[in-house]
Amino acid sequence: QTAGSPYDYIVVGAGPGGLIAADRLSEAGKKVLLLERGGPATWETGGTYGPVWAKGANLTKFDIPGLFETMFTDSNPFWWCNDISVFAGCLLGGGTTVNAAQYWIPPDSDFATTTGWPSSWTNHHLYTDRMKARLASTDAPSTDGKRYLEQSADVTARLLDVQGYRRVTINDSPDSKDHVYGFTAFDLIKGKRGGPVATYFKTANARPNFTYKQNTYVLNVVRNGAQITGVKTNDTSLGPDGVVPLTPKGRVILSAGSLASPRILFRSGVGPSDMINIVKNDVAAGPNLPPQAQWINLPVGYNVSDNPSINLVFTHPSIDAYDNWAQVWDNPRPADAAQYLQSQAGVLAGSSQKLNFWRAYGGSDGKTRWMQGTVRPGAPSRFLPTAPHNASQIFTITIYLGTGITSRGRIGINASMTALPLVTPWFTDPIDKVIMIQAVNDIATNIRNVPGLTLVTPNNTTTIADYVNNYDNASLGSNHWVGSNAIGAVVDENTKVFNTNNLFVVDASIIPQLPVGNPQGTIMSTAEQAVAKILALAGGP
Ligand SMILES: Cc1cc2nc3c(=O)[nH]c(=O)nc-3n(C[C@H](O)[C@H](O)[C@H](O)COP(=O)(O)OP(=O)(O)OC[C@H]3O[C@@H](n4cnc5c(N)ncnc54)[C@H](O)[C@@H]3O)c2cc1C
Repeated sequence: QTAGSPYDYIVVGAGPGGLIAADRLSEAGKKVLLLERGGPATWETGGTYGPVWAKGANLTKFDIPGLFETMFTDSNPFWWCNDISVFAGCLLGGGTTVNAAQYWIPPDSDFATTTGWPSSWTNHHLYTDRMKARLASTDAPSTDGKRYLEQSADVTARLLDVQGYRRVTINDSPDSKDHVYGFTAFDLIKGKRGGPVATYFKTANARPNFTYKQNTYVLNVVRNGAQITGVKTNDTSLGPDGVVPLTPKGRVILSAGSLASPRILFRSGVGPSDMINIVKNDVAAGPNLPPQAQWINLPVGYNVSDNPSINLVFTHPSIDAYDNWAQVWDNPRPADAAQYLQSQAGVLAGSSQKLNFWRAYGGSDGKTRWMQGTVRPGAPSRFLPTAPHNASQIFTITIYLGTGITSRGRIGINASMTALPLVTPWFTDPIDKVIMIQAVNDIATNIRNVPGLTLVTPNNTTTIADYVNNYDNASLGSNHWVGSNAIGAVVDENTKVFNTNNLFVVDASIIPQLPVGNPQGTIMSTAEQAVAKILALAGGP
């Protein structure tokens, strides 16, 4: 590939949205360039960063699911984006390389007009089926088919049984999301991280018409009014001034995620003028802006949501808190490490989550909101009780609110070009908070029906309402940002940015409202559908 040679499609960002777009476009024979600012992660992709105990086993931190909790405790966390104020993965795979791998097949409500989708998107099954065919889910990730460390799932199931919940295999009935619980499902493969890197990236990378460039930062798209002519990168080996051109009918797809895709748009003169003016005042970025007469005013960054979430910490005599996952990097339990190294089986073949449950709540505004619960042994250290407690018997239930919430925030940039929430999106509507308090109360209400179960955070002198009302805002988020380039507001139903000829967005940012569960399954189905619409849209290469 010679410097400055043009591409049919330039895809920016190798998260789930970008990987699926790049794979399907290259499958269709297009000449595709995928640009990723970060480096490799799993062993198969050239990553090497792993724990000492796994040395020589061709396994990295990103391969071993049981190391998920160490993403937050490592002294050298090079995988987080250093210019985004919230957690975001900046390496091959994006969030799917550092996340807990919880994977939900989307229900119809995730693509309903009631959740903000155009009617042309509601028949998602074809695309969801394509995703499932490439990436199956499993709720028993250990290669021996057994489940490990399931005590917290058992105790919580007993609590939910007395509240009228029923047990299901969650991904066998995606539309059942009221009073159901089941084992956590993952996109892990053979006891290792799977996701879109192990599947879509692998097939794309084998094609001669596909080029992957990592450690390449995209600054902005280059455009002449509505026509995009290329992308500007920090790598001058890719073309003059680091600009990679498009073929005459070529297209750019932004897949940099809910915080970074808006930033690329601002830097390209697309968005609200307050954000573009910040770019204009930046010594490095300002000169790359198109003239003000060509700025495109769109509500980029508005309408953002993320699940508000509340942690409840319990103890029960049956629980193995697994040392709160604090030993798995340096000093794992020897039998568990040996079992994992031998056959990718055992505790370390799964991430920390063990059980999930859902319930629907009606609000005083006539709207329905869905609550999700997620259960795991151990607890985030900042939620450990100060009062004496049995630390080896601790587990956490996280209560999230998802589909149906009405709170919204705003994403933008500051003067140092860091992407950040300008308005945090949790509980801006008080009705969401009322429902959260009700949901948490419901979980806590009959803990006495489960002998030995004790709620330790909040403690017994704090009411649930006070606990939720006084919850630290910085802890309320869930890293599930959607909506900053919402379909219908920033992009049209083909995911093309309004008032442009050939600029598209395919990532979490176009999803108009929170899905019912952790979002990566919905994001991947969205990407499958988006790329099919882009390929079908006239005028392209
Ligand atoms: C800690 C954590 C845990 C999570 N757990 C789960 C879970 O268990 N289940 C679930 O469903 N979801 C989970 N999520 C959310 C999920 O991972 C994200 O919603 C998803 O990855 C978003 O996909 P995306 O394609 O929109 O963007 P991203 O995954 O963010 O990918 C964007 C990519 O673009 C690259 N990029 C950004 N800017 C540029 C630029 N200027 N130039 C070049 N490249 C660029 C980034 O490096 C990145 O690779 C979690 C997220 C986090 C952070």
